[in-house]
Amino acid sequence: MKFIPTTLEGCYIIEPKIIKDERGYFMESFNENTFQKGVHQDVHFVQDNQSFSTKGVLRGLHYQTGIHAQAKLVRVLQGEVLDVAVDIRPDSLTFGQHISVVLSGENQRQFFVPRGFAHGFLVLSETATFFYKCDNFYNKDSEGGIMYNDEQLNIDWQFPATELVISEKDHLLPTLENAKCAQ
Ligand SMILES: Cc1cn([C@H]2C[C@H](O)[C@@H](COP(=O)(O)OP(=O)(O)O[C@H]3O[C@@H](C)C(=O)[C@@H](O)[C@H]3O)O2)c(=O)[nH]c1=O
Repeated sequence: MKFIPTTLEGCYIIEPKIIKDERGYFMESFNENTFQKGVHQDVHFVQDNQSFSTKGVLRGLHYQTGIHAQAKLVRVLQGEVLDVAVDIRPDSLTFGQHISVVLSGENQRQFFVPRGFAHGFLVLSETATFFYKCDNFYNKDSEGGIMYNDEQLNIDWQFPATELVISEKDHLLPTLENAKCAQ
């Protein structure tokens, strides 16, 4: 398993070791020992989530606040997405900066998004099944978010804005400036 550091401290792109033979392939999709050594953090996952979406669906940008903050290890089981993490750690030198990475069932890449980041993704393929591990439980009352097209973030979603499918809840998200994390 290869852990590739990114420009945002604590965020890693992970490439699992795929062992192929005449039957197909085998890989360790998660191994706590390897993972903790790879990201240099003591992370314990407690919840797995899975969602299915069609082309143009954009979920995000989401985070949970305070003691309910979540680190996420995300990947795509089928299809292709553009996955985005935004640094919202108030004291971070890279506050407001983001990373985009294409994750697909084909490239088998994973993305580790630590606590203190907002996270979202956009489906580039006809459909996509998205899977992620979280190191803290879902807590509805601590949900926070930032509008995907916030000018300050300036994220290139690489998709026509008119074809995006976004939940009612996500349409009401604040700008980074007005988000809870920036206060
Ligand atoms: C996230 C979540 C949602 N739910 C419920 C609430 C709601 O009824 C339904 C759908 O919730 P949402 O619209 O928030 O789902 P979704 O927009 O897919 O939310 C997710 O987006 C991505 C980008 C993330 O990073 C995740 O952490 C999560 O926030 O599922 C849970 O029961 N447990 C959970 O952990």
